[in-house]
Amino acid sequence: MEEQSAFDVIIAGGGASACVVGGRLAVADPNLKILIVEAGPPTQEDFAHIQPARYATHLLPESKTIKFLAANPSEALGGRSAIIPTGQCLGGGSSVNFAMYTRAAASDYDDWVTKYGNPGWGYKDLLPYLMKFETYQVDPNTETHGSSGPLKISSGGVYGNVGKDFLDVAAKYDSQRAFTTDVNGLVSGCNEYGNWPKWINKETGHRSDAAHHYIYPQANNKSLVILTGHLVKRVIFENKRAVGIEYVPNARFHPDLPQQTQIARAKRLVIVSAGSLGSPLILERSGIGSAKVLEKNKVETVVDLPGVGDKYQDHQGLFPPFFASEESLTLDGIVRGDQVELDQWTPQWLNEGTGLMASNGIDAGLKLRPTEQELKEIGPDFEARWKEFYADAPDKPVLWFGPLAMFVGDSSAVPKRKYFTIVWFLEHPAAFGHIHITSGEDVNAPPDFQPGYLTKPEDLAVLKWGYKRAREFARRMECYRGELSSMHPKFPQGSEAACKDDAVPVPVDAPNIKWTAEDDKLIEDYIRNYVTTTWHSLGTCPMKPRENGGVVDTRLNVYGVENLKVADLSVAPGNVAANTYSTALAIAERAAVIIAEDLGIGAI
Ligand SMILES: Cc1cc2nc3c(=O)[nH]c(=O)nc-3n(C[C@H](O)[C@H](O)[C@H](O)COP(=O)(O)OP(=O)(O)OC[C@H]3O[C@@H](n4cnc5c(N)ncnc54)[C@H](O)[C@@H]3O)c2cc1C
Repeated sequence: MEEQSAFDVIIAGGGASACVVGGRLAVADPNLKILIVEAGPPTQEDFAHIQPARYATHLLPESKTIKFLAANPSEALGGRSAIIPTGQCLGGGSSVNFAMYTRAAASDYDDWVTKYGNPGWGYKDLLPYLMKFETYQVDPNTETHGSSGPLKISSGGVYGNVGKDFLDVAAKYDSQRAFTTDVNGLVSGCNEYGNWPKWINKETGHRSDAAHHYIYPQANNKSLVILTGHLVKRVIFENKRAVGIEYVPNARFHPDLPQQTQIARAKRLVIVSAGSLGSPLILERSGIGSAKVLEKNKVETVVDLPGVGDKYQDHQGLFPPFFASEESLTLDGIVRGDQVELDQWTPQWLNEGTGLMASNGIDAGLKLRPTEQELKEIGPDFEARWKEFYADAPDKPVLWFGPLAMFVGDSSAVPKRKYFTIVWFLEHPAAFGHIHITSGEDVNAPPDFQPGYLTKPEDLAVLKWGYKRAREFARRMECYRGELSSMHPKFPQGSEAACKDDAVPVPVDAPNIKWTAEDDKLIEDYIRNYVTTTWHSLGTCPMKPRENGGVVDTRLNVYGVENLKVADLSVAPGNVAANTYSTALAIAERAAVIIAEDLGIGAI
């Protein structure tokens, strides 16, 4: 094994959280020798990362910036294996994500204290960190938003007609719900429609990712070493004290390098920050996890911590495609790489930072909480869950619901047209899954991974209701031109629900579709076939008391060893009603402060 000279701090993984932690520590103490080891490639000034509208290109089958994780086949999905893509590049999810700026319900963080036993991690404790990383350009004078952080949040470079059409329908078709100017007020905004903000700088039109705003600006700091294209195999211990890592070249990026294990030593701290799908696997290969899992994979137990990889959660949802009118402003051409569209939008983005290239096509939406009548429509399968979890938490939505101006998926497989979708995803699914190693040695061995989708009837009941609502919204929108029926339930001709490949909008006050029992069954089959991740994996190394399945304590120390912390979204002990980037950042900002205190570094 080849051994590198010692660092003070080693960070295993170079995603959203790792960039924040590494970047903040490097600024606070430029002499601190820090190594970040990231599995994927660098991203600096690459249009695929900095131009927001290109985000969907990362999800295409040939992508080199995403790792596609195949889950175990699941009966609840009709035998299908869900595929969960996760960012694999410097910046991680922050450099490939959909750039939707969404914040949790305040009560989600309060649950971290009251339900999961983590004093100091409630909403009021986290608010300063949620404000620290952001400059909220949408409205610089709002109480719960930040005004001087490195990551800029705006409405993007253009406001598209798909979002406008959606809100026009909402105002008339769903007039019982209000509109708000801040859909993400933390303590406000639930169940109210509004424009959706984006992780985009309105001055430059650039994506607000963690790599470009915490790491690349420090290119001159020679104490901050970034190693991309390498996989961390395990943490090394001496007498239960973390003293370094073993890592190997990632053959995906370095096919010619020998797969020789190398060692880097850390004098003061090892931080695992490989995300919810990476961190538990590194811990298990290091001998930290359920003794049963470790034994099965011939890994010597360092600490028996059954909580590692055990409470996987995500937000799962649907993205059914609708045809959009030719005048619609959609991202389809950019994602397909149509030269005419690229020539149309790139100069404007370069010169002014505006236009469609500075957009994610998600201009509107709401965090939806059903009314009494809608609860009846969702049906009895959801009753107990509503009473137990939602009824007394008025800031908790059940679904995110809104439009997206493009086809989501492999666009080469569908007719070359303009599309939009109505997206809905579960904010607090009842089901849990798991992720564990299948080899103690092979870093590339596919994990034993089960996301748990639809294993609870209450989750299916809400998603079914979401489909009906999506159809009712879509067919009233001015941009609507029919359904891409091959990717909808197979309703029989003659059913009111039958899809139309060529259609025009119905009046907003048209009667709702009368769904038959057969339609319901077909929607259920469809959801089992099509339900998908919304890329929000969390909770696989939860911060909780050890006796309750915890992996880290409230200072992010891994139980049972010294000098080892986990700092990423995997420590979230409970789900959040939001796309997860802001929660990952808040955890990372807090982690940086905790680590600086531990290391005796001054203000951070
Ligand atoms: C396609 C997609 C779309 C998304 N859209 C949104 C959105 O619109 N809004 C939003 O708020 N959130 C969104 N998210 C979620 C958000 O980006 C994540 O929640 C966030 O990035 C999580 O941060 P993290 O630091 O925990 O993990 P990540 O950012 O995933 O970083 C983990 C890093 O660790 C690396 N790694 C893993 N294993 C190893 C190993 N063994 N050795 C070395 N490196 C390793 C990975 O390559 C990765 O770079 C999206 C995510 C994806 C993938």
